[in-house]
Amino acid sequence: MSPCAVVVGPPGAGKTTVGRLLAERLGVAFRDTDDDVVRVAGKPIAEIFTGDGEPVFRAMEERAVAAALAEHDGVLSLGGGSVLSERTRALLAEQPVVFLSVGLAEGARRTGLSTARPLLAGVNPRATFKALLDARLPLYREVATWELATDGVEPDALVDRIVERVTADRAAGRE
Ligand SMILES: Nc1ncnc2c1ncn2[C@@H]1O[C@H](COP(=O)(O)OP(=O)(O)O)[C@@H](O)[C@H]1O
Ligand SMILES: O=C(O)C1=C[C@@H](OP(=O)(O)O)[C@@H](O)[C@H](O)C1
Ligand SMILES: [Mg+2]
Repeated sequence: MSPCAVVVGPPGAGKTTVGRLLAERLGVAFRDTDDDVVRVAGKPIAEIFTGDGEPVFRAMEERAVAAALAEHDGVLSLGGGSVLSERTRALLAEQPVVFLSVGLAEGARRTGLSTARPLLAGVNPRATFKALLDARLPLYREVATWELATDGVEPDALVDRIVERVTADRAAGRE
């Protein structure tokens, strides 16, 4: 058993939103590893970061991703920092991975609407977001099967594009 699509990308790219819609469109189950971590930890992500520290969160996230990749056969959206783990990137090499990208201005705007992301809660969220994009872009690209820019594109239209690409690649025998 393995997911029909795994969604990666920075915070605010729309992994949770688009992944859920994609699952609905395909008629399959949706799972998000952030929800899995929260369930296992019994507390919100912000509390894991402040109470236990980021390394503890990353270790829990790595386990949650490995379990979900092995157990879930619908659409799986990952937390934005999952690709920081080399073990996770190695597991993703075997998977159909959709990388949703977002530009600095749009990503900062989307994540600025929520206080749920502790990494971006500092004094200069825009600078933090830029550093995060610079550091992670090669990692998202390393694991991506398809890359889609999300700036100015509605979630429903992104789902259309993902379904088109997956279908075209299947027809061409690449997936
Ligand atoms: N394509 C899009 N266009 C505009 N807003 C979006 C888009 N995708 C997501 N959003 C909004 O951005 C915010 C973050 O989306 P979310 O799905 O939680 O992203 P992620 O899981 O990648 O961090 C939400 O408020 C969501 O409604
Ligand atoms: O990029 C990151 O390091 C994080 C992204 C968040 O998920 P989303 O990408 O779904 O916002 C969540 O896992 C945590 O706050 C850390
Ligand atoms: Mg999310």
